[in-house]
Amino acid sequence: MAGQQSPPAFLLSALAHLEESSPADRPHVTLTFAQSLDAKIAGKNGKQLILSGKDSMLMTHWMRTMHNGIMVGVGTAVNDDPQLNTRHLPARLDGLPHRLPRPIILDPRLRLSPSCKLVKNFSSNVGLQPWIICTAPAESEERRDWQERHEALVAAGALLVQVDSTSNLLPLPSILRRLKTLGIQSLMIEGGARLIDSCFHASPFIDALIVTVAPTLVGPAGLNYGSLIPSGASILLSRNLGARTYCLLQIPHLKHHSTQVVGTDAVIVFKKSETVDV
Ligand SMILES: NC(=O)c1ccc[n+]([C@@H]2O[C@H](COP(=O)([O-])OP(=O)(O)OC[C@H]3O[C@@H](n4cnc5c(N)ncnc54)[C@H](O)[C@@H]3O)[C@@H](O)[C@H]2O)c1
Ligand SMILES: Nc1nc(=O)c(N)c(NC[C@H](O)[C@H](O)[C@H](O)COP(=O)(O)O)[nH]1
Repeated sequence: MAGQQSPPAFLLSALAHLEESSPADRPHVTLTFAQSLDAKIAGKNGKQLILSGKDSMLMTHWMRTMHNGIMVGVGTAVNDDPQLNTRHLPARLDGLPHRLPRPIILDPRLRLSPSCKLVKNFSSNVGLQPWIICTAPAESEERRDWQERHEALVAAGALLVQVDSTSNLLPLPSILRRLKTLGIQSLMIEGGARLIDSCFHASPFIDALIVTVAPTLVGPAGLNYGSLIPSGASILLSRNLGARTYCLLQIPHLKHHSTQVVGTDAVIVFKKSETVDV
């Protein structure tokens, strides 16, 4: 795949719908992440792990250039200090830069540092302006500190987009609507764990789910997603006369599209089923 000038064919096929108009009230949404065989996306205490092999990491950067927005939660933004750019792609033969996706961070309480790489890249002209989605705290004490952080981030160059929310988990449906009005036609959501959970719970918005599975094991201390699934096992146990029945979060509208070997990894694509109206 190295040196090639366009995204791999399987990715173009998996994301062919990006060429069509996005839904009226939201961008096209691709949820994507890399995991170990034991479904961990990071190490102990969220330590960043490079799980993807070099070919699938390159594939992820092709995916980035195919979208015009890329979203992460503030947990990832603070922990990994990511750049969310396309730096692994080979230079284009025509000398033009690859399209960069707009970095979008869900950061209700403004934990992001004004000196993070996303802000620095923008101020040194090598990245797009990061958009930070936030919400003002109700308490006046908290609000003063929040206002100071707000001003520092704006002064450093970020664009702050305020939404109404009383929760630390910002409402994805209205954020997607807002992003659409701001011109985002296609959004790649990269994680981390809490944001992946929220996406699965708002799963009708997921048009494509692309999971890279790397042949590694992280072990039980690693970070996994799935924490929002209700553990109703004990209730079901008593009702089922001892049969061990577990609650599953069904995601019926996602159907397997393709699985591709990319270098050392398997990349599994699920797509929204045409038959389910969402
Ligand atoms: N392997 C991968 O592909 C991959 C991808 C991204 C991140 N990661 C890893 O994930 C870890 C970070 O994950 P995390 O769970 O701590 O943080 P996260 O990136 O999921 O951010 C969660 C935070 O975002 C904010 N937020 C606002 N609205 C939200 C919403 N609707 N849903 C969810 N969060 C919302 C909240 O403050 C929340 O605490 C890091 O260790 C990072 O290395 C791995
Ligand atoms: N595809 C993929 N494979 C991995 O092994 C891994 N750890 C991530 N993790 C995604 C997470 O969002 C990281 O924070 C960014 O990948 C860092 O972003 P940059 O590389 O700095 O642009 N993504």
